[in-house]
Amino acid sequence: MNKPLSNANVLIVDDEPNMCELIETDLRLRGLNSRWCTSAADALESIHHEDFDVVLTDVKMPGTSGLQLCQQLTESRPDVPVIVMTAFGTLDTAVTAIRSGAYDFITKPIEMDLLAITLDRAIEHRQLTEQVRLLKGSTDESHSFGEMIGKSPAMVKLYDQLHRVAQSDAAVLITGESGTGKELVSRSIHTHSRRANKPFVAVNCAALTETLLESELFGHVKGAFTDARGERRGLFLEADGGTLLLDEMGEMPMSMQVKLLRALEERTIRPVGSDKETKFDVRVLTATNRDLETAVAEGRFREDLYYRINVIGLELPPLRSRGTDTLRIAEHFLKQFATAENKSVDGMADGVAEKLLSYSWPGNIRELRNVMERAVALTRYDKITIEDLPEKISNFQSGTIFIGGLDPAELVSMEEIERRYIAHVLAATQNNQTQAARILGLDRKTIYRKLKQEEA
Ligand SMILES: Nc1ncnc2c1ncn2[C@@H]1O[C@H](COP(=O)(O)OP(=O)(O)OP(=O)(O)O)[C@@H](O)[C@H]1O
Repeated sequence: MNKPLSNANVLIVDDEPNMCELIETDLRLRGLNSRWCTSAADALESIHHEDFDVVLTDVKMPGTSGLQLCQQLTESRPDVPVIVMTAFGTLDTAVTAIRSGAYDFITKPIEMDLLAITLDRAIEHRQLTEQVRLLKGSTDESHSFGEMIGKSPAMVKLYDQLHRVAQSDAAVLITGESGTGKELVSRSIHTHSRRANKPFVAVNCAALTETLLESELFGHVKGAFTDARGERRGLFLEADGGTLLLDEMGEMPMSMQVKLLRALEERTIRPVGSDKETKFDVRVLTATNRDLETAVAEGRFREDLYYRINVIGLELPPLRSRGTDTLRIAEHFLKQFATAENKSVDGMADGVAEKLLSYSWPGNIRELRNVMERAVALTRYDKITIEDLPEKISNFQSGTIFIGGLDPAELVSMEEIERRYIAHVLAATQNNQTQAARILGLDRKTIYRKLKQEEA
């Protein structure tokens, strides 16, 4: 059996659901992910939200035909090859399809091995075109940024913001769950900015006591406190001309917040124990996984400082909302660890991609990195298998929430959907109510109340 490149994502478009299901099942057995829809309009909508490596479409469909879909895609997504399915003997339609920009055609009834070969070629063609584009140095800037991996709509939107942010010198507040890449983003902003050949300095505000943090940031003079045997310049001056990342900003004590605000407003620092002010030229980036707006509302974070550091706000999406980026990043770590461990592991066995895509990744990319490191170390084969994944992932219940079929008797109320979704999020977060509350946009009390109602 010919096996197309694994982990590729295929969109099947046919007005007959049975046909879609048949193809989907066959492709799954060959290690390909696919989704299907029954109209061109739905296909265009899906492509807008998710990255597909190839589209396989029927020609004859009510509404917009497969040929029209092909024309529209050639214009809006020339990078995605389209294969059309035509009825046997209608070669003229096939020719029209190719003229409309289709990559290839296949006749119905479909011979699955032939379809696999055709898909394989289309996917390879796409990859080669992409490589040529990269080699020519003509990468579309808005589709990448520094070392960050990902092509999902959420990431493309972020890259676009990052390109603009890097050009400016404004303060940036980067928010996002733990492990979503806040530090990586900060470094990338620095290396794409006019400050790139000056230092990038990062400090974890949560790791130091208040006194230490002050002297770490602003420096101290000799004898300023018991342990201050020598003089210290402090990170603001060490980063001079460059970029300073204040990480875990949400943990900064109130009294330190006052001192930082003053420094940022006056662009000067005063080392501990000194009465002399020194000017600095630093771009300040801050990062936090806390909700600073709530902290301001609750009086735990100064409002004036919040506005000072949040001139531009960047929110990093959690991994679970990045679709098949999870697989791209997993493949990247897989290669990296295989090289480091000197093991000839070069991909994932059947079923692994599905598991990675259905897990909720509360620890985001850092967790994915650890999972891939462990899997590469454990595997006894040349591909990672489901057994090499931690149990919480291999046993994870996929995220489908049943909302009933088309029989009105089966349909449920909004309240019931809400209840099912809360239960799902709690299961996905291993009952971590704080995290569940953040995902649901509800406070913990409300979740508790809703669960109580459910029990009543
Ligand atoms: N888009 C990405 N592509 C590839 N690797 C990534 C991406 N985003 C993050 N990483 C990697 O994931 C790991 C965690 O990222 P990072 O430390 O930047 O997260 P963070 O949001 O700062 O975490 P925390 O809130 O816990 O400090 C790092 O190894 C980083 O290089």
